[in-house]
Amino acid sequence: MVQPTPPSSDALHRRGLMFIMSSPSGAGKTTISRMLLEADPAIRLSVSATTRPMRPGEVDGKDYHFVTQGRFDEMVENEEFLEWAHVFGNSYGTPKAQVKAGLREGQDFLFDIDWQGTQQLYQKLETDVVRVFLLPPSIDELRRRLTGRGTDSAEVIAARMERARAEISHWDGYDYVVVNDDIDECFAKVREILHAERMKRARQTGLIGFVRELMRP
Ligand SMILES: Nc1ncnc2c1ncn2[C@@H]1O[C@H](COP(=O)(O)OP(=O)(O)OP(=O)(O)O)[C@@H](O)[C@H]1O
Ligand SMILES: Nc1nc2c(ncn2[C@@H]2O[C@H](COP(=O)(O)O)[C@@H](O)[C@H]2O)c(=O)[nH]1
Repeated sequence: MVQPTPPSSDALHRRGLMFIMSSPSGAGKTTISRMLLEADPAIRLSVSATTRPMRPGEVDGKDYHFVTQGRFDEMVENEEFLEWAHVFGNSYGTPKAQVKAGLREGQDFLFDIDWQGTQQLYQKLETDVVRVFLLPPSIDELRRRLTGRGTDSAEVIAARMERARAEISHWDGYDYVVVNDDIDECFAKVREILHAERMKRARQTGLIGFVRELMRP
């Protein structure tokens, strides 16, 4: 009797997922995202377009696609975004092209986006979406992190701190909430979430044939 062969790689047998990380500004989602991208070559960053000025150390096309407001508006007009929002006085959006085709091919994507974008993606692609919200251990520590990052002016930091409580109020729109106190612990938890979500039965559509074979009398 021919034995059914177990699928060798889950990436070949499921649709990609959209792993979203949000938090108040400065809580650490960019840091955790970078760690995840380095540790896990199977997930790719969805590179957003933004009208905000580039920070020192950022690379156009890698961290963001830095565009003018005119170009951004044109992209909105041409329906080139999966979602977009105004955040802290700038425009940010997720270009459709890279993500849609990738998901079909089983590519997982990481999104560093705010709660408005998360809601839009969830409304459009609910079953593909995993929503993770990071909290800072305290408001004082959040301020320390924003200041210590050294990338923003005092005005920008004040504006982001001003919005922090409002951002945190959206925590209940997420599937998972993790406090980013110790960075390594937080990263380990985020990785566990990603691993478990990849294993969900509903995502492993490629297993159906294998299970049918196993159950054949
Ligand atoms: N667990 C942690 N302990 C101490 N410092 C941290 C921790 N996590 C991140 N940081 C530091 O806090 C600062 C802000 O982190 P990061 O830029 O990742 O935040 P963010 O949530 O992506 O902010 P934004 O939304 O503004 O992009 C960085 O200098 C980072 O090195
Ligand atoms: N809705 C979206 N929000 C986004 C996107 N890209 C980033 N962001 C969020 O904006 C703030 C500020 O980011 P920063 O890099 O200027 O500090 C932060 O909350 C990001 O998560 C996007 O494409 N759509």
